[in-house]
Amino acid sequence: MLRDGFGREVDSFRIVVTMRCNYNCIFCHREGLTGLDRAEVLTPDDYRYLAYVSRKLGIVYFKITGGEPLLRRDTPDIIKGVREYSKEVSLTTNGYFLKNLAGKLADAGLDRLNVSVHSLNDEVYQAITRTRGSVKLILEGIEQALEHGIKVKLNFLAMKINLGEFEKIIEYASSKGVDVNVIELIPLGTPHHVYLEQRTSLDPIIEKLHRISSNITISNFQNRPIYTLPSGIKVNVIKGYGNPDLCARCTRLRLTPEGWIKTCIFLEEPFVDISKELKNKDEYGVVEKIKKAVSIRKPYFTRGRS
Ligand SMILES: Nc1nc2c(ncn2[C@@H]2O[C@H](COP(=O)(O)OP(=O)(O)OP(=O)(O)O)[C@@H](O)[C@H]2O)c(=O)[nH]1
Ligand code: SF4
Ligand code: SF4
Repeated sequence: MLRDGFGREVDSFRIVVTMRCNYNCIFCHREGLTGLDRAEVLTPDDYRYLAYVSRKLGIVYFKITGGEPLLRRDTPDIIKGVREYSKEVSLTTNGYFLKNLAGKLADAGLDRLNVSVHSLNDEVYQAITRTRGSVKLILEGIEQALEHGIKVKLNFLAMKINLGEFEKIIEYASSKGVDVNVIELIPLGTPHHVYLEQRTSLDPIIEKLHRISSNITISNFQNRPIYTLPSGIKVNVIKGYGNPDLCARCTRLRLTPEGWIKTCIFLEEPFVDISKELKNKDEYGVVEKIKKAVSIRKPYFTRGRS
């Protein structure tokens, strides 16, 4: 198992396969963005090779994301190749294309999905996503995914505009038996005025969760508090900004669509370019680049800097 200079194990890759998206959410942080080149350089075969080499280093969990990863037609092929060598492949999506693609994703071996459902009210949903989309389509996609045996988790980013909907989200999730991530708005990528207007403390939600949950645990990944509700669903609380606890157990590397390893969501640099080694199937080179990225990782927030 690889460990960085701060004793943090590295066992997962978060892969941004595209920067493209059909939505334009008010808070989007376009996390694969390098400011250099946004081409989708890596192919399913490159990702498969990455998983093949990564497994030898103990990196066995993969998250596929974007942009909107289902805009790439070859995303099921990416999943299939990566799944051959990993313990788990999950995908984070806005859910727009899920209804038609759930079967293909299941056939490719996808273990679980995070689907953004920031509101169950179309007006609010449209204001957040800046689309004319209806959340009904997303819920139908979730049904399809569940029918195909894919585990689903809802991503609910709490803001002033949707805070009042938390209970409805929990009710919906409980009725479907799906877990929920409650996510705090972070300033990354969010325009300053939106951050000021929409940022809200998660405290009222956390207080409520404390009151109603039957069990509270802390996840190994990023020390996230997990509340088990009487309905059996789990609610994860993700405070992604100024939170040293999260960074203390951050076990993932990130990969941009052009094949640059990123060491932290908040750092635009340093990057480690692994694209050539992947394309050349240069195992020694891939191992060295991954080790280099691990060696320069640092927790972004620490006790003195939170
Ligand atoms: N600070 C920080 N925030 C993160 C990180 N990864 C994810 N987040 C936040 O968590 C939210 C949910 O991320 P997802 O990719 O859907 O899920 P995940 O983090 O892989 O966790 P799972 O629910 O276990 O799949 C994101 O929108 C970010 O706000 C990270 O490495 N650092
Ligand atoms: S769906 Fe995700 S990637 Fe697309 S605009 Fe919204 S936050 Fe950004
Ligand atoms: S802020 Fe950086 S170091 Fe901290 S949890 Fe997120 S990615 Fe990891």
